[in-house]
Amino acid sequence: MTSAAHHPRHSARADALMDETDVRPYAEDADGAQLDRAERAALRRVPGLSTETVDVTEVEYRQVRLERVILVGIWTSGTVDEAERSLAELAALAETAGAMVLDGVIQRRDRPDPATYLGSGKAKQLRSIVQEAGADTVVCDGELSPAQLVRLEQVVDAKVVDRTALILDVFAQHATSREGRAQVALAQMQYMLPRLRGWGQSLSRQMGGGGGGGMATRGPGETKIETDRRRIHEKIARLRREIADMRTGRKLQRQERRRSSTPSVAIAGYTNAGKSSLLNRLTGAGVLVQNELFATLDPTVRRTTTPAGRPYTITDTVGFVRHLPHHLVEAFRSTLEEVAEADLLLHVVDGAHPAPLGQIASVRAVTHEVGAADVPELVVVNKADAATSEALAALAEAEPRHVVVSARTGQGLNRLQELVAAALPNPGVQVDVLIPYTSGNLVARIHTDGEVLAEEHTADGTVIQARVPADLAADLDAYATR
Ligand SMILES: Nc1nc2c(ncn2[C@@H]2O[C@H](COP(=O)(O)OP(=O)(O)OP(=O)(O)O)[C@@H](O)[C@H]2O)c(=O)[nH]1
Ligand SMILES: [Mg+2]
Repeated sequence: MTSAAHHPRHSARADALMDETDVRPYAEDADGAQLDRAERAALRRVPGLSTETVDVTEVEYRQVRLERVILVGIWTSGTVDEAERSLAELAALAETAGAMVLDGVIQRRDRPDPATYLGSGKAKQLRSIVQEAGADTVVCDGELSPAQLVRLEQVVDAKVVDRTALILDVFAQHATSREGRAQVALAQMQYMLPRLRGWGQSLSRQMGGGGGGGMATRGPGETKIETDRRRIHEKIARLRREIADMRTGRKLQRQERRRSSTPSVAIAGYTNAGKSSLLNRLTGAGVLVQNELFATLDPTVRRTTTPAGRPYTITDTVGFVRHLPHHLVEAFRSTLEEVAEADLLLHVVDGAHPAPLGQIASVRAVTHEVGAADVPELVVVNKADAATSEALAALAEAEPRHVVVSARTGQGLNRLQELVAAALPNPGVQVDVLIPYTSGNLVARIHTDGEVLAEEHTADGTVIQARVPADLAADLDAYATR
């Protein structure tokens, strides 16, 4: 398969559409990652490997199951660059989900059309583009109301999905742990609930349901919708219970870490910023690194030490994206609590991205929503090897408290480790003790839970000056030399 197959095919129709001043073609050259993207899509398309979404319910869930897609965006405000970047991100999401992106169009409008998202004339043109390109799905760069989805499907005569459904689909494909799967399923159910009627209608339309005109749009009977709705409610309740149970386990682990006073560092950041790469660099954790969105969904906790040998835990978390669907944030709350309860937040930023400041803002919107606003934050500007010096300077100006690194080349990692060590909370009480060799376990505890300032082995035992947590200080009281 040649990479050309993945490039937008600008048909005569598409060109006609683009000729109008209010419609811009989606600039496929907005970033340089086309080859990667093509490869990814090609890999994804090996037959038999496509990951279906989890069996969500007996109800006919509209699986995204993307194949050949056309992207559609509405450019309401900001620059055309921003609008095109937004569509480029949508393309990356679609390809991560396994789709082949054939074309993309942007319409300039004050706001989406309440009936068909695109204006009605443009929606009709889109129908031709879809037909000529042989596409089977249209992906809209926003969250559409149930009614908009149905109306646009009717006009375009192809499956229409929105950005939210696409993100949910990527999450569903990437979730591996029991908790992650339950979280995604919960978000999918909640997304589906208000859309039951609409989907029922358009499904019945596509299946040629009903007889003539009016009948075709009536959809399944009330009873069926009511039954479906009740089933989904039951499923949502069950998933909530399951997630709450798993959350308890996670909480206990955190309490255990807290009791032993091991400081915790959480890595957060926009998807694909290099969070997992950084964790691997810092700990050798071997977490999956992929030039894909949302490669990581399950938090990975690793123990490591500061250069001086002080232990701390470091957690890799799910990446964020602009307009992360609210249900997902809600469903992943227990995972994101790792961030809220950390002693330090490493906010990883892709320094080579064309608009890193917007990504920083998106990430903060989520970290604040999950209660992490008060966690001390260190901005880690990653991919320094690929970033321009102008971009790095702009970031430095916007984010004075930052460190520049490259997980790829190792640049700046020593400095990062020093900054992390300095930012970890102080273990508290300073002690001066002489511990007999018969109580070696206490010396070991000082090393794991505290920070050793000076240590000397004498004939009578180990003389240690250290900072330790209060409970350990109490246990050491009997050995105090001062
Ligand atoms: N040039 C360059 N690329 C990097 C660097 N760090 C990571 N990458 C690349 O960026 C891509 C994403 O890396 P990941 O570590 O998977 O990113 P992530 O933030 O964990 O992504 P998600 O888990 O999907 O949210 C991969 O293709 C990495 O090889 C770096 O310092 N320089
Ligand atoms: Mg990752």
